[in-house]
Amino acid sequence: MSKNYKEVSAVNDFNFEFRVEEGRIYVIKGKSGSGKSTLLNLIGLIDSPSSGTINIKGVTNYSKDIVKSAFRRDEIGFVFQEYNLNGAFKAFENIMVPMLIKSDEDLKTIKIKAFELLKQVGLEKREHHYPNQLSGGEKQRVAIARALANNPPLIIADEPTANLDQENEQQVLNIFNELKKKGKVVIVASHSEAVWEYADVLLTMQYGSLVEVKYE
Ligand SMILES: Nc1ncnc2c1ncn2[C@@H]1O[C@H](COP(=O)(O)OP(=O)(O)OP(=O)(O)O)[C@@H](O)[C@H]1O
Repeated sequence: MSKNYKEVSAVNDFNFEFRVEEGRIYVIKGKSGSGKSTLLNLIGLIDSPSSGTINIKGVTNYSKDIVKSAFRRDEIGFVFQEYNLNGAFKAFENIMVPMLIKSDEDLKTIKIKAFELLKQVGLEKREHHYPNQLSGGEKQRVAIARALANNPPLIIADEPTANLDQENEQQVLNIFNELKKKGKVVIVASHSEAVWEYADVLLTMQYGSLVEVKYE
C-alpha cells in the first residue's frame, strides 16, 4: 500500500505482515519525514491508503466507516507522543472513555476496570489527578492505560517516549514488555535507541519505503 500527499510519497509500496498471533514488539525507525507516523496512522486505521490495501485479521479495506471505527475501538489501542488526554477528565475518567463508548458493561464494572488499569501502569495513587496535575511520564502511562481499556490485541505507539526522560522512558518500555508477555503486539515508531533495543523486529523506513527488516 502507498500514501501520497499531492507530490509527496509519504509511504511508498509498503508490504509487510505484522503478525498478531503472539506477543511481539515491532519498532519502526527512520529519519524525520521518512513516513513513520503516516504508516502508523494507516495501520491504525486513522488514515486510508491512496492505493493498495490494509488487511487486519482477514478484513480488507474497511468500506463502511462505522465498521472501521468499531474495529479500531475494539482491536487497536493508540498511544501518541503528546498523550492526547482529555484535560477536563481525571486520570481514571480518561481511561473510562473508550469503555463507555463501547458500552457493553455497566458503569461500576467500567470504574473497577479503569482502576485496575491505573494499577497496572503504577498510578493507582493518581486516580483523581487531572492531566495538568501529572508529570509527562505519568500522563503517558495514563494514555497507555487508556489504550488498553478495551483489551485490544494491538497497541500502536507513535514516538511515545520522545518527551520523556530516561527513567520514564524505561517505565514505558517495561510496560510494553509486560504487554508483550501477555501476548499483545506493540508497534512503536521511535528515534530512541533505548526503544530499538526492545524490538523483536526492527523496521527501517527511508523516504517512505521500508528498506530494512531485522529480526532480533
Ligand atoms: N497531512 C499531510 N499533508 C501533506 N504532507 C504530509 C502530511 N503528513 C505527512 N506529510 C509528509 O509525508 C512525509 C512523511 O511524514 P511522516 O510524518 O509520516 O514522517 P515521520 O517519519 O513520522 O517523521 P517524524 O519522525 O518527524 O515524526 C513527510 O515528507 C511529510 O512532510
